[in-house]
Amino acid sequence: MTERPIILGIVGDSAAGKTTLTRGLAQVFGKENVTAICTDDYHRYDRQQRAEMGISALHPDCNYLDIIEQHLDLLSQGKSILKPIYNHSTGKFDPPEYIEPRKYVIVEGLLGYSTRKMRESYDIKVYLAPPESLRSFWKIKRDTRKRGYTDEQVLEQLKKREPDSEAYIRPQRKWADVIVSFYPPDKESEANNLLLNVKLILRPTIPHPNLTHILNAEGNHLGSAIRLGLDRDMGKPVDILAIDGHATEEQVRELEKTFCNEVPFLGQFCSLDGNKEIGTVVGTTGESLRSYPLALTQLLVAYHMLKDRVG
Ligand SMILES: Nc1ncnc2c1ncn2[C@@H]1O[C@H](COP(=O)(O)OP(=O)(O)OP(=O)(O)O)[C@@H](O)[C@H]1O
Ligand SMILES: O=C(CO)[C@H](O)[C@H](O)COP(=O)(O)O
Repeated sequence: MTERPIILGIVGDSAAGKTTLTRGLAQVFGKENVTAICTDDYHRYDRQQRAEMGISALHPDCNYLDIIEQHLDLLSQGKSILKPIYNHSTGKFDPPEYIEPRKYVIVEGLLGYSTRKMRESYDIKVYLAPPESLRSFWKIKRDTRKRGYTDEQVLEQLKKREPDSEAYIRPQRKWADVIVSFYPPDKESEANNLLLNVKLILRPTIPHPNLTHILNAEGNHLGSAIRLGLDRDMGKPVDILAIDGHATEEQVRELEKTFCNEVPFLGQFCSLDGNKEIGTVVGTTGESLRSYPLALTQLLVAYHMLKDRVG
């Protein structure tokens, strides 16, 4: 490709929702426009070796960080890479694959912001930070259904990895432009994706949409389900945009308008009207339902990717 791709980073602990957000964005932009890479493929050791060495996949020494840096650099110049593949079913490595960067490159994984060189390659950096209880719930559900583990094995893994999560994963939060925290309004609704609220922490490291009118609730329909506030995160000032799972369609449309006013063709990709799939999650009986907090999270990240492209 001739045009430099836009590179989005998504970092967070295991089962924090990186792949879910990546898939949602690929759906928004069209799979033909997106190259998605998971840095699990850059593990240095296979599952058996890790067990023998007593090292977790979260440890920097257990990953080829230098090769991730090189590949990010090549992709950001529009050049192809030969990417390793870690197979989560076998715990071993498959033959590498040839990857050409498309318009939008999404790089998601555990340690994507752990070196300066990596951080410099992204146009936008997102960090996913669900509460630990929700992450454990998601990890147990995902690893038992899709990766062949038992509940006990997943809980044991979570416990063993906690020191590495604390030392190497969570500190990366400080490098993000946007921190995304889905959370249940109460303990009982943890399992109900549709009821999840979201807190979007916006750092002043990139220009965010102008949301100041939300601060003044008069004259808009956003009510209390969508709120903007000022706070501190890791000691630094941030804006916080909070969206509740029970926000109404009218309130969501009002916020969408704010985003789309600044990036006019955003609407065709990811407004409630322009994209029927946005914010879609699968309900308990397999039906497709829409989560407004997820839809608006996808819209905000897409806003930054498209704004970068035109601006
Ligand atoms: N926004 C969300 N709303 C509802 N459920 C979610 C959301 N994000 C993640 N999940 C649930 O959590 C599970 C794990 O998410 P996902 O696979 O996206 O995590 P991950 O960060 O990519 O994990 P890993 O790094 O271990 O591969 C999903 O299978 C899904 O059930
Ligand atoms: O935290 C993880 C990221 O998805 C995985 O557990 C990591 O990739 C190690 O894989 P496995 O569970 O196959 O040993």
